[in-house]
Amino acid sequence: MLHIDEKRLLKVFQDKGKEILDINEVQLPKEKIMRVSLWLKGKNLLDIEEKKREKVKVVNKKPFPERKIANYLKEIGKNEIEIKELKNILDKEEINAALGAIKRKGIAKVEKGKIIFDNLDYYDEEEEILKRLEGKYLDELSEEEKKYLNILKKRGYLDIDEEKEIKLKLTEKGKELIKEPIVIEEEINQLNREIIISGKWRKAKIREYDIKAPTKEIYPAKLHPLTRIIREVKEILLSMGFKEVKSPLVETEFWNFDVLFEPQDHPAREMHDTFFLKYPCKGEVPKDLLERVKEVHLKYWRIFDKSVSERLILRTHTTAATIRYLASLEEDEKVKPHKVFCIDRVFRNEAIDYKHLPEFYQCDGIIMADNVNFNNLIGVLREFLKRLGFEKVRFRPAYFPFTEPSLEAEIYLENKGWLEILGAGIFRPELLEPLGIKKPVLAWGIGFSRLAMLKYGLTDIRDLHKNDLNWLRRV
Ligand SMILES: N[C@@H](Cc1ccccc1)C(=O)O
Repeated sequence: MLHIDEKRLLKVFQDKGKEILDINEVQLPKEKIMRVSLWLKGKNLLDIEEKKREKVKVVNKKPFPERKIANYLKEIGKNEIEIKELKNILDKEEINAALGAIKRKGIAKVEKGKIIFDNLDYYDEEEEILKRLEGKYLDELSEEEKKYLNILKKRGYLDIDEEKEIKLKLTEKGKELIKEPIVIEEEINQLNREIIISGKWRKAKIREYDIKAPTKEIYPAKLHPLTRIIREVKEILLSMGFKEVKSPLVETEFWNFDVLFEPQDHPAREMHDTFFLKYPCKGEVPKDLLERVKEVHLKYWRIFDKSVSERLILRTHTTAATIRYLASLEEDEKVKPHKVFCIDRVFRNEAIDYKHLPEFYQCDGIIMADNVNFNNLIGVLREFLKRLGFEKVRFRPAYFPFTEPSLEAEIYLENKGWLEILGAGIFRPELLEPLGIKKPVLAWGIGFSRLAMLKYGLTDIRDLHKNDLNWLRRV
């Protein structure tokens, strides 16, 4: 069944006896032609071919300044003029253009401050070509015309317009269809009271619905892909019984490193890995805990300086949030089990490239409970990754200053192989001791950007933040 507008369009082909039409040949509003063409394309009766073409447009219709000089001389009956007199007949900027063109084309001699013409009715190819170029398409120009095109563009006589050429082409099926005469009878789109009461509906042709008719795509508002992943991970962890915690973006080295048993001379603490605050550069550190942490550091690392602990930095990992949570527990809470996570931004002083940004998202989680062990950690991570959509997972031993034993989880991706996705382990007793925590604590941290890249098939992490509308509409 064809819609009346589809018939109208097909009839244009029939009446003109053509198989290909430029949309300018169809006497209907462009919007409508495009809509109807899409319908016909959906029915495999028509193909739409779009081509961008560049077209020459003459933007200055005045004669060239060199011609103005010649015309002027003809009028006053002379064949030469002093250059300094030119300002009487030309605009300032025209003078240089005229002199340049006269020399370039050899129209007249320029000598001793004078312009001398042999022939005031000189022939100028440039002028002839300018007349010819108007409205021509760039891809139809001859080599010579192209050469003049650039000159004339520079002289400000021409511009290039982009034009969209849309051709409608009947398919084989379409050609077959227009062999039969197309009869256009008025259809009723909508029944109304008058049509029903008068009984017109008995004879009228009522338009059928075509629920498969292609329509313009619409792009409803939606959340940014990164926000969606963050929410998805939150949902998963909440459903696994974890509670969300937060901690400051601006953090002391104490919470970011010391409490996590990272020695104060650890290379990760240096400027090239960590962002330091200039003002204020120092933060507050809890006295009692500092003393206990210091004791452990001196015992194992033989180095500890309070002024290092107090330095303010931008948090480099969200492990600072989970450790802060553990430290905040009151005595009566320490005997209970705890499962918390933190998803938030972290910062590292990295050069920006396809897989590094100085600011990115991490998610850390901990489980504190009696008798939990390395196997439980692997089990929980396996479940977490499975809920994220990664079925094939393997674990390898790893090293982190704050966990022992430690592991790295890798996921398997078709065509990519094994990819490292998270780090985990059991918090060291040296770290738990100053916090007064006696139960084992399983901990893990996962980078989000990596996850988002995998999920959305990106090869460059920067694409996640480019806000390219075409991409955002599709994902
Ligand atoms: N914080 C570590 C990840 C990690 C968290 C918790 C335990 C072990 C490792 C990182 O940023 O790489």
